[in-house]
Amino acid sequence: VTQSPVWRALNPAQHDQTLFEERHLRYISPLGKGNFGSVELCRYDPLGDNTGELVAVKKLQPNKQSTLEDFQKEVNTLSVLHCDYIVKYRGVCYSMGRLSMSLVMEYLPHGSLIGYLENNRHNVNTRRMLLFASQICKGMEYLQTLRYIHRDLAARNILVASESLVKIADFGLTKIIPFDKEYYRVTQPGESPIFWYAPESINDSKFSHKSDVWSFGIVLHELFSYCDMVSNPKRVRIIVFLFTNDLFMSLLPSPPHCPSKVYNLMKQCWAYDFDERPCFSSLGNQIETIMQEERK
Ligand SMILES: N#CCCn1cc(-c2nc(Nc3ccc(C4CCNCC4)cc3)nc3c2CCN3)cn1
Repeated sequence: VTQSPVWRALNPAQHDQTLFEERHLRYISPLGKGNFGSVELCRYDPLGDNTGELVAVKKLQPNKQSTLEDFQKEVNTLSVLHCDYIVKYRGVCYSMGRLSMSLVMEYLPHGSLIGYLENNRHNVNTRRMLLFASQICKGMEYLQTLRYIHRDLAARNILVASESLVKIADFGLTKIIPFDKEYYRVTQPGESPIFWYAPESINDSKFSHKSDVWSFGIVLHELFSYCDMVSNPKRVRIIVFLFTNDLFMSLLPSPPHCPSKVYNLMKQCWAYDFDERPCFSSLGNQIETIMQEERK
């Protein structure tokens, strides 16, 4: 009887594990802000005895930039991604009362890479950073096989699942590259800070896998500088000023104690001509090689 149509109609949530009933979603605390919405920690507790699981719930905040359609695209994107290095989709929660919907995702206990690096400087060494970098690379390689471009790759959008696992999150700006082109031209440039944008993205609103590679280079720099650069915005603003005024800035200096082979990777990612930038699989291989050497 539990599989009968009547039963399923009466108990949609239990059977369809991707449909979360709002009345069982217990708010706990705020987790952060992403593109198009804020993220909250909730417990999905249908039994009402606090045995339910913790989930991260992204509530859509329709504003001038984002519409329900954008949000639906983000939900559709995340729901088809199955990769160890990409945050897991769990489902959606419709609240009819407010005619809105929320995206339910796995909760990653350690938060974003930025906070994690600031709070765990002492036990994040070069090998750990290289491990995180190779995981982000693998996640981006997976995205590329599905012709997705992330468009907002930054340490703030990398989440820490454990001390040896990070995952890519926030697919609010993700686009699919059309089959007949190698890039995606954005009509209305988003709000994302341009510091992570490649030159062609700033100048022509052109995004591609190679513009994600440029952003990956910035993430490498954030990783190896424990996100220090981000936390002193004055320096970031000066760098952005230099760059946007076409005084092609001397690339970001190497972070202190950063292995020269890693800094060379960053510089490859920051080739002005996107055709000269390495692809994620090449970056992944180079990182693996450096990791081997670090083990000796
Ligand atoms: N990406 C992106 C940008 C939007 N965004 C996504 C999340 C998110 N956070 C977590 N977990 C999480 C977050 C913060 C903390 C602490 C850190 C110390 N201070 C107090 C809070 C702890 C654990 N798990 C998630 C998500 C999405 C899917 N699963 C947060 N912001």
